Amino acid sequence: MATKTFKLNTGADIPALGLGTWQGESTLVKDAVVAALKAGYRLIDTAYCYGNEEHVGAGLKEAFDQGIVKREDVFVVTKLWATYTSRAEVGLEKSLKNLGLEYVDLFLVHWPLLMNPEGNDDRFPKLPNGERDILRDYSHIQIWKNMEKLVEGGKTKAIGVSNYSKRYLEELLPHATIVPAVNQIENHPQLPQQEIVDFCKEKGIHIMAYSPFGSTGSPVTSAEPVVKVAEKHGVKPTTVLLSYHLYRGSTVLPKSTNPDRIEANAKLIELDAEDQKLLNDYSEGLVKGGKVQRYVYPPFGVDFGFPDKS
Ligand SMILES: NC(=O)C1=CN([C@@H]2O[C@H](COP(=O)(O)OP(=O)(O)OC[C@H]3O[C@@H](n4cnc5c(N)ncnc54)[C@H](OP(=O)(O)O)[C@@H]3O)[C@@H](O)[C@H]2O)C=CC1
Ligand SMILES: O=C[C@H](O)[C@@H](O)[C@@H](O)[C@H](O)C(=O)O
Repeated sequence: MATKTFKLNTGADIPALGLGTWQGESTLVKDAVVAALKAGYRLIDTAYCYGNEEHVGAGLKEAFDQGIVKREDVFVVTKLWATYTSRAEVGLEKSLKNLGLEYVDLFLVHWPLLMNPEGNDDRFPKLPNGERDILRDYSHIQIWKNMEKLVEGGKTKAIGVSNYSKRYLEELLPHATIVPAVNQIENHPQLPQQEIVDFCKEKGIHIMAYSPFGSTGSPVTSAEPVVKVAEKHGVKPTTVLLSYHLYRGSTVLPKSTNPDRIEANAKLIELDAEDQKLLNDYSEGLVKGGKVQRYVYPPFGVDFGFPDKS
């Protein structure tokens, strides 16, 4: 299953499974990249903001040098950080330099906003009152226009977005010359985000599901219906949470720096109609009860248009 792929609107194939690297540090993340590629992963997800692109790049280099994979066989994703959204070309160059690569396969707008490029920090500029230093008049449509200019240069094979709500996409698409190839969003049975998933499917935008376990501490693994489906199949809840995205047609990004978990996370299973119903009913119940759980919502103080957060 680790080798399964989906088609992007660019015509390229994107793997169904990728290694997440947020909060993965130095040699741990380098070794994780090598372990993942050995275990059959063919997609690695990183970001300028994670501060680990150099280590991801070192892991890729080691895998290339050891003959585990060739560059063209790995789908590398990185993201334009918010202090660079008015300077997309600079952001991409910096990421490529960090990664030690000539190109990435996909470059995403990490969050749809601009933080002050001349603020008091490269990644997290703050105002004197401690709030993030955001230039609120800069339009997310302009950010996308800046991204579109990158494609001709060939240093990214595709461009996409992350953390875009349906409302943001509806605002963006009438102005887009290039339809985003991907929207990377938090997605798991406790945050189904069905309105975005359905909208993206209709528009040919592929979903990449982040924080499939609910991020740090993997809280979604203890959700009762997830445990029930896992017991039925004699697998771990993590396997169910990853396999959930196969039938939804999305790419999923589990993060681990533990070699055993990296290997275990590569084994997805097919969930049957009964499993799907149980998980979908659980999600619908949470939505109806206003009890969905969003685990990743940084303190930008911006309304991104998500129904559970506006
Ligand atoms: N675009 C965006 O804004 C965002 C993108 N992402 C991307 O998605 C990736 C995944 O999301 P993330 O938030 O990291 O969290 P995940 O939902 O992937 O959960 C990671 C946690 O689960 C643990 N874990 C991993 N595998 C197992 C296992 N088999 N059994 C038990 N525990 C396990 C990890 O610990 P350990 O490492 O010790 O195994 C870690 O604590 C990120 O790393 C990043 O690449 C994530 C958030 C936001
Ligand atoms: O990709 C992961 C997340 O989006 C992460 O990049 C943000 O949460 C960031 O740490 C922030 O505080 O804004």
